[in-house]
Amino acid sequence: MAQTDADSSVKVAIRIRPLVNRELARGDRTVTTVNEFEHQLTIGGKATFTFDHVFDCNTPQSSVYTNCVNNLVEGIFDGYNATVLAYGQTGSGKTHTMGTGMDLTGNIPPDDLGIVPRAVQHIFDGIELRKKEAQENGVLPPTFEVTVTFVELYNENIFDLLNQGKDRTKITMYEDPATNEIQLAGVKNLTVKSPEDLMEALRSGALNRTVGATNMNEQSSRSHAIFSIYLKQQRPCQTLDADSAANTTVDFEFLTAKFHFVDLAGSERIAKTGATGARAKEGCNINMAYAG
Ligand SMILES: Nc1ncnc2c1ncn2[C@@H]1O[C@H](COP(=O)(O)OP(=O)(O)OP(=O)(O)O)[C@@H](O)[C@H]1O
Repeated sequence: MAQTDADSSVKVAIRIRPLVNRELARGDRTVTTVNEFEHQLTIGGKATFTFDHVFDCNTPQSSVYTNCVNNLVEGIFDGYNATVLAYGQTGSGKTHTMGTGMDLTGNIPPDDLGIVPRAVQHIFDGIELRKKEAQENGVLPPTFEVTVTFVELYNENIFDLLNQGKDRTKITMYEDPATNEIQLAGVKNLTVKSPEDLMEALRSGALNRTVGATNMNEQSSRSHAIFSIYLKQQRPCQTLDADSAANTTVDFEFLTAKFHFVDLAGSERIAKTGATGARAKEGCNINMAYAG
């Protein structure tokens, strides 16, 4: 558990989830105490750790979003990339917090929406806001293109969750020598026009994820899932002409930014989950990805 650094571009938030029914039935009890003001978590009344944010089991989904993700989404409109990843053992609440565990109907009460659905709405609200502001100021509106990819890393293979034919599409990863960027060859890059389109991509991809039951979670994600939203923006910017300060030229600037949402599979010890056979092999590969 790392100490926090105010200037670091990596922020660590810890969230304690409430006990679930089977834990209550077993007589388990919460042994952590949270000091939200000091951003500290104490375990068993002894060891205390400090993080950038600490949320107790009563913290609503909206507070997690406002404190940890809101500014990152605002940043993509200025071309800053961001990644939010959920890390923890199986059943600790990663999928709940990320909001990527879509049920078949997708009917989730608004208060229960996790980070990804909130970010999706925020991005499209942000696009509308910027267009409206331009209109009100009588300037050319910016234009936007939103695309999405959704892949899972399962047993050391990458699969495209948005492109599921009869055989699951396997993706290869390489580093583009021209840009030094990591590329996924053959991945489906879906253009989306509305929050509904983007949520549909999340929903259909989430349903294709590899899940299995372990002792610690009935619906355990056995893969690392990476949902990526790409925002391309063309916005007018006025530059002063060199010869006359009174004259301005309207130019355009292009900004691109990507936002990765990563729902990691549980980082648990195999013995604790009761995993055998395929589940145990998954566990080895899941943990290898953490180490890699
Ligand atoms: N903050 C929370 N408030 C209420 N319930 C929660 C919260 N966090 C998690 N839960 C519940 O705890 C259970 C396990 O959570 P979840 O499936 O999100 O865990 P996970 O870390 O994604 O597990 P895995 O790695 O096995 O996929 C679920 O029933 C979920 O609804």
